[in-house]
Amino acid sequence: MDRAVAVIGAGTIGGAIIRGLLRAGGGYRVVATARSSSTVERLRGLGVEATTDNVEAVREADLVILTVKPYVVADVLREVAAELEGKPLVSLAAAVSTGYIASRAPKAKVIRGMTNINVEVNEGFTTLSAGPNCDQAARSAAEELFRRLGTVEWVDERYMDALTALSGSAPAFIAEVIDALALGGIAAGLPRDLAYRATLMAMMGTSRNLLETGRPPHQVRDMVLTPAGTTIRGVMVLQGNGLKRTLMEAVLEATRRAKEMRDEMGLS
Ligand SMILES: NC(=O)C1=CN([C@@H]2O[C@H](COP(=O)(O)OP(=O)(O)OC[C@H]3O[C@@H](n4cnc5c(N)ncnc54)[C@H](O)[C@@H]3O)[C@@H](O)[C@H]2O)C=CC1
Ligand SMILES: O=C(O)[C@@H]1CCC=N1
Repeated sequence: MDRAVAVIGAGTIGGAIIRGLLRAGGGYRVVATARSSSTVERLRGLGVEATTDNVEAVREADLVILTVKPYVVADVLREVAAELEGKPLVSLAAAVSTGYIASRAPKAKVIRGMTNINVEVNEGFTTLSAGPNCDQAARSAAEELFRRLGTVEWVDERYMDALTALSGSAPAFIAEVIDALALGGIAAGLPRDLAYRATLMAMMGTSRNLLETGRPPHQVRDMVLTPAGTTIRGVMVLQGNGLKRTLMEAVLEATRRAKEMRDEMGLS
């Protein structure tokens, strides 16, 4: 029988998870919730059950995924805590710790996760941290679901804020880099579509190359650099304008923001 999964607050990331599960085909009966009836209708359009009733959705579920904004987590947990008894609860909310969730839903088997938008094409990178009251069955249930959506790793929770930046936010950073490279191609006279295609294929091919060969990035860079050639001229501009420092600071700043959000929500 299909496992029933409730996606509570199915907006951008919850919707992407649902689309990824549907693409992966079978195995799950999805019940999604949203606050507005227009979003509920949109979710039904995907072919899943949808409702504004969080309590009912959790009651029917074997596994619950929480995808509301961080500042909504407390309200939702207050509403559904009693129905979570004995159930795996995976919270994907940035900055919210397993300790906090377990204090608000003490009967749930709490897991904190971070994933990214690429779950919608089954290429997500999901990291999971188990809370103190989480057993092996709950871990396996969560891992099995997210494996359908890409790669899964269990990590120490102290890495979660940095992974929120480097997994959750990274598609936005990378999309900006892709956009900039393609615009450079357009500036050099390429037709727009060709510029984006060339950039995307170079991005994907380089990732696959690094993953498959296990080479460090600087080694690939050196393989491409011809003395007095074209690439070194481009690299010179990147270095001169602080590309690496800029990207490093972006990751650090996004990581710092998670702590700031906890302070704002009074969760520190
Ligand atoms: N967008 C992304 O790429 C990622 C987001 N996240 C985390 O996922 C969470 C959601 O982010 P998004 O999907 O971007 O936000 P979103 O705003 O698109 O989705 C949240 C959904 O929750 C619904 N909602 C609000 N209050 C509710 C309630 N009381 N009961 C049920 N549903 C309710 C909203 O109607 C909305 O559809 C955040 O905590 C964020 O940190 C994590 C990884 C990636
Ligand atoms: O921007 C955010 O706060 C969320 C968390 C990771 C991706 N989106």
